[in-house]
Amino acid sequence: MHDGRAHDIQLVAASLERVRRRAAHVVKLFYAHLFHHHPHLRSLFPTAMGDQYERLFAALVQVVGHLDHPGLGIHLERLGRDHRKFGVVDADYAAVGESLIAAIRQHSPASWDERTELAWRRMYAVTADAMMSGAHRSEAENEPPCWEATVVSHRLHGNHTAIIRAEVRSPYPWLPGQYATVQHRELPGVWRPYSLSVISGSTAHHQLLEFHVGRVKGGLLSTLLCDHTVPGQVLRLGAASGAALAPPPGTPTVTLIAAGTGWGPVKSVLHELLDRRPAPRVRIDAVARGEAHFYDGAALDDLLRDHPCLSAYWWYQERGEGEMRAAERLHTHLRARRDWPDESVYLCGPVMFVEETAQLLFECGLPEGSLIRDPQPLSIQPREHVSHAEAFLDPVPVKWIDPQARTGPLDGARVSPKTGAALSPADPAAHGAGAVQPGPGHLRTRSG
Ligand SMILES: NC(=O)C1=CN([C@@H]2O[C@H](COP(=O)(O)OP(=O)(O)OC[C@H]3O[C@@H](n4cnc5c(N)ncnc54)[C@H](O)[C@@H]3O)[C@@H](O)[C@H]2O)C=CC1
Repeated sequence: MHDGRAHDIQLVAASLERVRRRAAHVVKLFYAHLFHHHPHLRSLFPTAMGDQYERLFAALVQVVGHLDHPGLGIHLERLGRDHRKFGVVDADYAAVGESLIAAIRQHSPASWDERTELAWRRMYAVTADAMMSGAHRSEAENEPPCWEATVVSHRLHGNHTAIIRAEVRSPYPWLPGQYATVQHRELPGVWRPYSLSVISGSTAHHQLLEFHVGRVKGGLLSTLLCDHTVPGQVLRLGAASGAALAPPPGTPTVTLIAAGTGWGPVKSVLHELLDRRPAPRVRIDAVARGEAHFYDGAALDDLLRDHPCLSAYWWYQERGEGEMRAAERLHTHLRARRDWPDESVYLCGPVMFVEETAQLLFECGLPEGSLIRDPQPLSIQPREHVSHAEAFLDPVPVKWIDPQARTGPLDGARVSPKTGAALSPADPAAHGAGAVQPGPGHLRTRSG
């Protein structure tokens, strides 16, 4: 890499690290500066800024952390293409750059100097150029800024998860495993990512897409999608994104692990795998908070009935058991598997679940290249507070599951996913070979 550029990257990264602890204040100043100097840009953002602050800083940390990454250019071009949905035009990039640099400068009184400012300006220019060129290319290809999807059905399962089917009448390019950002007319400026699932009956010019929306306490869009969305309403979709795609053709054995609404992308990957000739052997491990939380069980039942190459295990916690019990059961089972010959594992679900399960799989001998998952989102939250005052001013949000508070993992005893009985090392089911046969009474496997 060019020396000057490497030096710029170092200066920018060090400068960002210095303000990281005050990230919330930097971002607030950024928006105040931007809206003061360019009031017309306010309408591009949500009315309630809420977690917009965190999202912006997380995106910034992500880009700065990858300034020397060879894939950054492509990522930025995609980001620029996606930003067309907000109505962003070229002139807005310069405005954002000025406000960003002003906010960081203001929060770095002791360390800011001319070299740092120039480094930020050069790095920002490179970033903005890449994003603009992505937007220009998408315009040149006559791609719309966003797509309209008309809701054709809405089913709320157990008051916690909605399955929404929507029809797109123009070509919408996407691949199984990818997600789209979704916007509802009643919440302008609020876009949230939801994985894309497939349903049959789609053609290149007329697609039926499915979204699995878990209710999030206090969630803006998820509440609207769960409670106030009816057939005929129009959703907007951003361009499809995401690199967690189905395993490459020719993979003989695939394990798909889905926790909660992680089932959404897994379902579309599963459909793609089952369409292959020959289809690989596929095993599904579905994890949920309780038996009643398998919100799309009927669809999986149908697939099991039609595809002998498919087996499935359901892991869930019983009423009154700890919130981690289902994951622990799955982990106990995975720990008992010894080899992963030519196998790919596709993993999807809550961030901590994905993180812990990935670690466990690697410890169990799965090669890193055999695991497919989305990257973990970054957080604005500092790792720890330096003072009580800082903790008071900038509290860490409460998570419904506190990973620190979880009960310890099972003691390594092997448990049959079918019967809950301890397995001997020789038992094939201990190695995941205990395929569940479709049929009433057998399908919904008890996990412990
Ligand atoms: N591409 C991806 O990685 C995708 C991720 N998701 C994410 O999956 C999540 C699904 O949420 P819900 O349906 O509400 O699932 P959930 O919160 O009900 O969790 C499902 C299961 O995962 C396990 N689990 C949850 N948190 C855990 C933790 N901290 N450590 C270990 N195990 C844990 C529990 O056993 C639970 O039964 C959302 O956060 C969503 O953003 C959803 C779709 C795609």
